[in-house]
Amino acid sequence: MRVEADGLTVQGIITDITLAACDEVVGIVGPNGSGKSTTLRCVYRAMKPDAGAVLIDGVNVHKRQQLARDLAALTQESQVEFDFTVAEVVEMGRLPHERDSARDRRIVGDALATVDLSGLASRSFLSLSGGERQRVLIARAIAQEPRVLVLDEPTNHLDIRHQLDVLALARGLGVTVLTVLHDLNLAASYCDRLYVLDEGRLVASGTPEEVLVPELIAKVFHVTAHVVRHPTTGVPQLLFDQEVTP
Ligand SMILES: Nc1ncnc2c1ncn2[C@@H]1O[C@H](COP(=O)(O)OP(=O)(O)OP(=O)(O)O)[C@@H](O)[C@H]1O
Repeated sequence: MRVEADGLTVQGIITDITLAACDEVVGIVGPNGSGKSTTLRCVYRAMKPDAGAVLIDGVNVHKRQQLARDLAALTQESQVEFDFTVAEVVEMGRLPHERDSARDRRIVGDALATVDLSGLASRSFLSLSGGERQRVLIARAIAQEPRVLVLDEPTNHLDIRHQLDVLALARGLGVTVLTVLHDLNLAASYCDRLYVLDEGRLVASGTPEEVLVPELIAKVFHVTAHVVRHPTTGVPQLLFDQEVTP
């Protein structure tokens, strides 16, 4: 499923952001406050841009009836306020679909197994650790069986193994994934293409190899980076110097 943002502008926050993703993993990277979450909010319809539009398979998201079923979002605001069990939270992912108890139960069970939390199905969500909560919310998004998955810093709170698991899982779904990531090395390892935002504007896009070069890292993040190859996968990885570039 194709997602396109065409000239998104939110007054004073983002200006003329154009990007596209289709059945691939696309990362949005950039410094704090550069407009990444705002861009995603426009995509998952939490915010209406002042100019520009988001199209899903060519249809404006604000006119698309099926969006609740087709698009799942794990956002900075994804919270569960009430004391549901873990299984109940994941089951919420099934709400946009026609209900089928046996099938829904199987999908919820599978989603929990995928994030390595089968043992916690009947625990109270609010009693979980930050990383466990994050994995439950990822399971809820998977249980929705979306065609577009929007993730805002999905590795937040996760230990390194679960960071790798979650991104491999997102890739393995074979759907369109649009994800904000802070860790540039994870972005290089798991994204097919990257868009770089700085001060609300798109400043670069391309494959990780094209984008993650020392000149751009210095200009956008104000740090000195060295590019090395991962010894087994060959993907570019960055090593950083401690001193900050002016
Ligand atoms: N509703 C709003 N009203 C006013 N300013 C806002 C609003 N939402 C975001 N901003 C500001 O817009 C800028 C971009 O915010 P955004 O959350 O999109 O950045 P981000 O790149 O996701 O940042 P981070 O990496 O810190 O999560 C920030 O300076 C933020 O304070």
